[in-house]
Amino acid sequence: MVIKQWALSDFDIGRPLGKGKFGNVYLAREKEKGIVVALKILFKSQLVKSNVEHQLIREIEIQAHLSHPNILRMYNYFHDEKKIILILEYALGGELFKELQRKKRFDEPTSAKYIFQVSDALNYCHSKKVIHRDIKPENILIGSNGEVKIADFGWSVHAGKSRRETMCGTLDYLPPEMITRAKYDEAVDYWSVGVLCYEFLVGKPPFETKTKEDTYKRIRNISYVFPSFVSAGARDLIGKLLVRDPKQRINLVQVMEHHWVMSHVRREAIDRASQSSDPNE
Ligand SMILES: CS(=O)(=O)NCc1cccc(-c2cn3c(Cl)cnc3c(Nc3ccc(N4CCOCC4)cc3)n2)c1
Repeated sequence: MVIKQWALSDFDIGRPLGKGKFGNVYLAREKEKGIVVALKILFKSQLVKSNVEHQLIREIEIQAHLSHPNILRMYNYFHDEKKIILILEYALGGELFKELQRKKRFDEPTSAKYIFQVSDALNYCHSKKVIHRDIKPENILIGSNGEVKIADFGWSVHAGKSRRETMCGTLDYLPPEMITRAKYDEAVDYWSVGVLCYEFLVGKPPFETKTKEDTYKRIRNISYVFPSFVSAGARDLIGKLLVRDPKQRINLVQVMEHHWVMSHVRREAIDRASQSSDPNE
């Protein structure tokens, strides 16, 4: 069978949806079938200048193989001499962080629904040995039924690849401080779900301060406080994720089954999630 070679001429290009550092995202319609998509057009010159082409290749490899209702689909990609174009699912609702800015903060049912969906999507990624590593409102879009769509896998990696292993060359010459640095594992995404839940409920992340140094200090000391309006259930969930020892953090299935999340998430969403996880589990 002939693999279709895509070109920009296959699309009617619409308004720009957003401007990014490496290029822009446009609303577009595929001419033959009239399917509405988002085209992320990246300039090779920009990618090379910022030395991120390997990251883009990893993003393409990873996102092209993921298929989940809460992960933005990448249908295909193509390139010409100057540009790389990603053919992406169009997220009708726009950016989640704009929604958060507009509403200041989300109520508990909305926050719990979003946390359930993000956890379900990340759990699916982890079942494929993919760690996202960059979960934040800026990387989440909203779909046509108000569901969240994790986008932008630019920073994700395949599990088991700690920085050490992704370093080229042998381990023998690494000094002790390089050996002790923690391996990346799925638990980095558990922590991010805790930060995301706090930011949904409060309107700003738990360790936010004026300077980078202070933020690092507060993360290291896990020093954060809850405003009085955050319920006991939400505090319990966040407290079980913002834990220093990665092994002590609850995992994503435990997040989805947490009483605070379950109390707000409707039955059919739970049934769908249990179907979407790996049947061999
Ligand atoms: C670095 S970057 O270029 O990748 N990110 C910058 C950026 C900035 C802003 C948006 C979007 C964006 C991306 N999308 C993708 Cl990918 C699929 N659908 C959308 C998508 N969809 C979308 C849908 C609706 C709206 N509206 C809704 C009505 O109010 C105005 C905004 C905006 C974006 N938006 C992207």
